[in-house]
This record gives sequence, C-alpha cells and structure tokens, in this order.
Amino acid sequence: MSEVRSAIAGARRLVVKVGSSALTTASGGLDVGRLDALVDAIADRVARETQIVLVSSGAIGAGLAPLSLGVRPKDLATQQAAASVGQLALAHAYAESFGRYSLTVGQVLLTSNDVVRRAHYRNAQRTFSRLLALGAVPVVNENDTVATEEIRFGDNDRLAALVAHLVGADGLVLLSDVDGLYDGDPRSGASRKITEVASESDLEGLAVGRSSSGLGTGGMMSKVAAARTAAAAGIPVLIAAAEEAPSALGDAGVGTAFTHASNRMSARRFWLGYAAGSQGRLVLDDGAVAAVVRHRRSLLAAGIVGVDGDFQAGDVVELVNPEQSVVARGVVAFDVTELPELIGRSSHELPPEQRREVVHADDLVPLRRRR
Ligand SMILES: Nc1ncnc2c1ncn2[C@@H]1O[C@H](COP(=O)(O)OP(=O)(O)O)[C@@H](O)[C@H]1O
Ligand SMILES: N[C@@H](CCC(=O)OP(=O)(O)O)C(=O)O
Repeated sequence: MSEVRSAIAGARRLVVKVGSSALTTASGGLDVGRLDALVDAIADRVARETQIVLVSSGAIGAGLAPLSLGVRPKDLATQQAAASVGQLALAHAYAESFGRYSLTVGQVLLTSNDVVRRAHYRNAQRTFSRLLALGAVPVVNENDTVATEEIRFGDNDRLAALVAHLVGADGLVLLSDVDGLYDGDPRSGASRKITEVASESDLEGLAVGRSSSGLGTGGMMSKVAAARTAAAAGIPVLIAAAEEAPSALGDAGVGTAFTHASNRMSARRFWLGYAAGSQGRLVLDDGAVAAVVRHRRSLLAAGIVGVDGDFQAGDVVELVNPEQSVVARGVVAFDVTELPELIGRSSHELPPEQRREVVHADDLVPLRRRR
C-alpha cells in the first residue's frame, strides 16, 4: 500500500467530492439510490471517527426534471434557475439520507469571493471548524444561483481542493463516474488506468479530456488540476468512482493516488498561490524566471519586460514567462501606473525611493508547471 493510500485510509479529516454524473440520472433528476449508497460509505467512515466535509455537485442536474428542462442548459440564467431548484432537492436528500444514521448535515454554499478574499476565507474556516466540532457533516456546493460568470469557480473539483486546504484536511477524495485517471479516453479499450501519480512526469503525454456524460462540468482535466493543487499544498489525493466509495473511503485501495508534497503549505502561501484572484500580469525574461522559480529570489524591475492589468501595490498578480505561461504568483509592491518607466532598468539606475523589489521573495509562490 502506497504512503498516499495509507494517509487517506488513516486520515482524521477528509474532504470527499462527488460529481454530478455520479448523482443524477441521464434524464435529469436525482438518483437517490446512488446518493444513499454514497452516504452509507461516508457514515461508515464517520463511525470510525473521521470528520468528513462533503463537496457535492448535482444541483443543476437535479433541477432539470422538476423544471421540465430536457438537457443541461447552456445559458447562465437557466443554469442558476435549475441550481436553485436542484440544490433544495439535493440538500433535502442528504438530510434524509444522513438522518438514517442520526447524522446532521449543514449546508455551506460558497462563492469564489468567500475563499479569494482573505477575511472571508478566515470566516469560512471558522464556520467549518464549528460545524465539525458540533458533529455535523458540512455539505458544500458553489452558490450557483448568485455566482456570475466572472466570479464563478465553475467546477467543484477546484472548490474541493480549496476547501481541503481551508479545513486542514488530511486527504481529498474525488469521486466521479470513472474509476480513475486513464492515459486516454476511458471508453477506449486501448486506454490504461494510471494508479499512482508520484510526480509531474507521470502526467506527461496523457490525453486528459473533458466530460463525456454531458452532466459533469470540468471532466478529468479539472480533477487532475485540482489534484495537483491539493498535492502541491501537501494533501494526498485519490480519484475514484463513486460506486467504489466503500473502498475509496475504506483502505483507499482503488482509483488513482496522487503523491503529496512533504510539507503542508502555510495558509497564506496557499491563498496567494492558488486561491486569491489576480489583478494583472508581469511578463518576465528568462533570467528573472530562473531567479524567482529556481533560486527563490525576489523579482526586480530589471527582469520585467511587460506589464498588463489594473493593479495597485498590495494586489496579487501572476508572473508569466516569455511564452506567457504562469510561473508564479505574488503580491506586487507598485501600482500598474508606476511600472512602465521602471521595468528593464537595474536598481542603481532607479531613484532611491523606487529601489525596492517589485515582488518580494516572501510574497511570491512559484507554481509547478506541466512541461
Ligand atoms: N484521461 C481520462 N481519464 C479518465 N476520464 C477522462 C479522461 N479524459 C476525459 N475523461 C472524462 O472525464 C469524465 C469525468 O469528469 P466529469 O464528467 O466532469 O465528472 P464529475 O461530474 O464527476 O465531475 C469521465 O466520465 C470521462 O468521460
Ligand atoms: N455547482 C454545480 C456543479 C458544478 C460541477 O463542478 O459539476 P461536476 O463537474 O459534476 O463536479 C452543480 O451543483 O450543479
């Protein structure tokens, strides 16, 4: 048994995420039988003294049939109407189902602002910690009815990774309609399941695509992105089929396991690197990329070749390489209007009041990239 699997099997606090495709029927309604089976596995784990936070999708899917909508709507307003109806059905079904085990559920609907803004992040942290201390099972979803296109998480895999760090979980289990990550389309007989992802190189050359069910949102792509985020923050991750929930939440001997970084990232660095919204971009030359990513140095004006966005000193920005890939995120020390006349110039050419780092090393989080 790998270290990741034993960490998940022995975790005291777990975030379990279940996707729409595992909870709803193709005709657009809640599949209560499958929901009950999932709750059985969670209740079993709770009985073994693990605190569980459940991130559940399915609101939009569950709202389709009651509103006589045949297929998943494409426009935001109808999706929000469906989520409004479906979330109620979903919450009711969970309350009933967990009630079979005398477990109480608490509904937590989050918008991206709740994790993107530092003060809200701490507020959400307090709510989860209180709910768990009181013995309730928090059931989380995005607050779809009020989320606008601009501020949407859009997929609950990312939300689950952020919640896993926020609640200090010892593991993240992503349950779907597919039993793990495959090296190609899982419906093709030629594709093989990958059981362990120990490093970024294990992800090279894989054909990871979107959803085929028409119900899920991000497909395997968003699950892998979420798994990489959580793993980089020090949280072990398992991707498995919802049908295999008893094993996934038991000995964790199924699915695809992602090895986690050995150190837990601090809340501030995680927020900076993965949760905070960014207000702009700084384009770095190759030397500056090496300095900030490899040598963990501060970013100086001399290594910046371009600036984009509308930010002020203290905002979070993305640092991109000459090919425009994001290599780091950090807190910028200048307003966007100040930078054009500073960039490309060495410190000794600058007036004394502007001789400071553009992004200080302590305020900078290099990001792992897929090659
Ligand atoms: N390489 C891959 N390995 C596994 N599944 C993949 C892969 N590429 C695409 N997929 C698709 O991703 C789907 C799971 O994502 P999605 O439908 O969004 O699930 P959920 O609703 O659980 O979030 C699978 O059913 C499968 O069709
Ligand atoms: N918040 C949306 C789910 C969005 C989503 O990520 O869905 P999925 O890809 O099925 O996990 C809903 O409840 O329908």
